[in-house]
Amino acid sequence: MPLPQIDPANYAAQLADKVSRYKQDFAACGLPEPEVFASAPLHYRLRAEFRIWHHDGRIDYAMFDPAAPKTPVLLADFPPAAAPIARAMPLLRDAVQGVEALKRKLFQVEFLATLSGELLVSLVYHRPLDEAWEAAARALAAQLGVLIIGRSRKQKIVLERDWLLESFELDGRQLRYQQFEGSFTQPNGEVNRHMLRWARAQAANLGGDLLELYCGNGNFTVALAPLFGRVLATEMSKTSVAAARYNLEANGVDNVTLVRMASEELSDAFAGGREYRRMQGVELAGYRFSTLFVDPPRSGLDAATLALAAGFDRILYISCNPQTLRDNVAALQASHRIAAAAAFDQFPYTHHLECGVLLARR
Ligand SMILES: C[S@@+](CC[C@H](N)C(=O)[O-])C[C@H]1O[C@@H](n2cnc3c(N)ncnc32)[C@H](O)[C@@H]1O
Repeated sequence: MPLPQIDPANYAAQLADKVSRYKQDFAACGLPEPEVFASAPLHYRLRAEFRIWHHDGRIDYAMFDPAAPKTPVLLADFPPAAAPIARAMPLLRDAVQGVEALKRKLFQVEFLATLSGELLVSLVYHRPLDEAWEAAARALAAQLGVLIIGRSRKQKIVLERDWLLESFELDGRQLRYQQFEGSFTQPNGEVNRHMLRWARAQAANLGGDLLELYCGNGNFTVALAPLFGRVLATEMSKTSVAAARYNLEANGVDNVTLVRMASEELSDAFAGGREYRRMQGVELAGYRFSTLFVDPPRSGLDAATLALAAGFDRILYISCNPQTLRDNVAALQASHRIAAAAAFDQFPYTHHLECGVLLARR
């Protein structure tokens, strides 16, 4: 796919096209009219990563068009980037340009920002990092008011911390989330808030207990937990589980049991498969599950997880891949209908669309 053309004049029409394709793709599945949540047309991305191009004694940010992978597209700025990234980009480039210890063999720069205004910059090198680099990087971090991490082969230098603290208002609560560099976080902060609000609206009257798979850093868990009696949440990544524990506590959520498990393993445990040490103390029979919440990777739900899902009265499904969502919904068609649908434009100017559906037992 070529590099996206960022033109706010085309934004509304492009989103309308995506939504119309979504409706066509799901025509056979009885999709109700989806609620559509647009992105801000500019400055929406909380993550951005660029190659650094060294030429004529200077450096520039660069991206590559897959159609011409050897020709760098040099960027003076990057309009999709959220405000903290957009502000820092030229300042960082110019500061690095003037300091040999920072510039030499700098290969890539990765930005991670929050709606709360924090910014973490990872500088990736093709050489080992030394004390001179560290001293220069500390000065740069202080000058720009950002967090900096240096990375090179088998080396990661964290100057202060390798995580950010996100914070935003949601339905009258001020939520806080630890977000680790290198772990999954939703890329479009405002659209994420729409997803959380929509999920809460769907779950508002479901009651009972909630099972959540693929919970990441607890993004949805923290938002949804107050609507349910008890919550059992699972996630595979160790770092995300650590962040989720922090986030449950930071938000005063105390009705969640969190287990580090792959969805396949959890489905096996539910089906009465082998005993899992990580499930010790979790009495599955004691839960009164009304609802399953899933937000899987692009591959969607595996067969065992689909079989687990079929046993739930309500399935709230957030998906970053309409194709696998459609396959999964089709596989549940005999037992579940789509009761509500939404489209969230996490990725403006691309073909990607994030979708939400609430499935209810027929
Ligand atoms: C799309 S992210 C969603 C995370 C979270 N719900 C959020 O909003 O930030 C998918 C998550 O699934 C996790 N994951 C991927 N494969 C998994 C598996 N087989 N079992 C459990 N978790 C998995 C990833 O580590 C990631 O955190």
